[in-house]
Amino acid sequence: MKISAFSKTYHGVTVLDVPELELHPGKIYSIIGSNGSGKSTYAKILAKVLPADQKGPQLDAGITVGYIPQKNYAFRMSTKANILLGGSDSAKAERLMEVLQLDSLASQRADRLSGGETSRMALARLMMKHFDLVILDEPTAAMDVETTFLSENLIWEYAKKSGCVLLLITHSLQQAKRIADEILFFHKGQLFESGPKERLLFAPTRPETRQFLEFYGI
Ligand SMILES: Nc1ncnc2c1ncn2[C@@H]1O[C@H](COP(=O)(O)OP(=O)(O)OP(=O)(O)O)[C@@H](O)[C@H]1O
Repeated sequence: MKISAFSKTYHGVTVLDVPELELHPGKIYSIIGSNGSGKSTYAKILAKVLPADQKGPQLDAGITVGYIPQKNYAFRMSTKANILLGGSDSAKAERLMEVLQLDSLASQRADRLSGGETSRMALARLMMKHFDLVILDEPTAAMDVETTFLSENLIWEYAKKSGCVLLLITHSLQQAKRIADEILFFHKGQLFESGPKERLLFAPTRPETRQFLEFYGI
């Protein structure tokens, strides 16, 4: 899958300028980088909730895109009803709720869920359907350790079974190490370095990547 190059400028300051990417179905790409490096801007533009400087970005024709923003949302209805907004298969919704330990919360109002529960609900809602490109912006940031692991397993399984391209923005290098295939390092709005996770995490070529990894303690 090809994603064309694009940029984003605010008041004359370019906060993002990323080249064309060629991404492979069934692979998980972790986007890592410091605060303000452009990760969420990249995700929002791909998900079409923010316009780029130029027309586009261009994706292959017919590509479907699923997106969970950093600040996810719950509608004022039950948890199960929220999940069923993603697709009508009730048995599938129940299976996802069970896996994500949401079954006891099925009839609770979703706008009253905790932060981590809301994140799990948003993940289940997205996974009701197949998308060719899935973008998850820090999906486990609000979760505890146990539900983070459950969610990571599910994310991995979704990507591998559905054959989607999955972009996972994360501040956890350990998470990238556990489930990513490839890592994209963003720095000051640019894609500084990318590659298979072992190479990028343990043999980075650019000093900025090395510095970032040392700071985050890989
Ligand atoms: N509406 C806006 N106006 C001006 N600058 C903005 C606007 N939205 C974002 N920016 C700037 O764009 C840059 C990239 O922001 P972005 O949210 O993409 O970073 P990020 O890598 O996702 O950071 P974080 O790790 O904190 O989530 C930041 O410097 C931010 O201040």
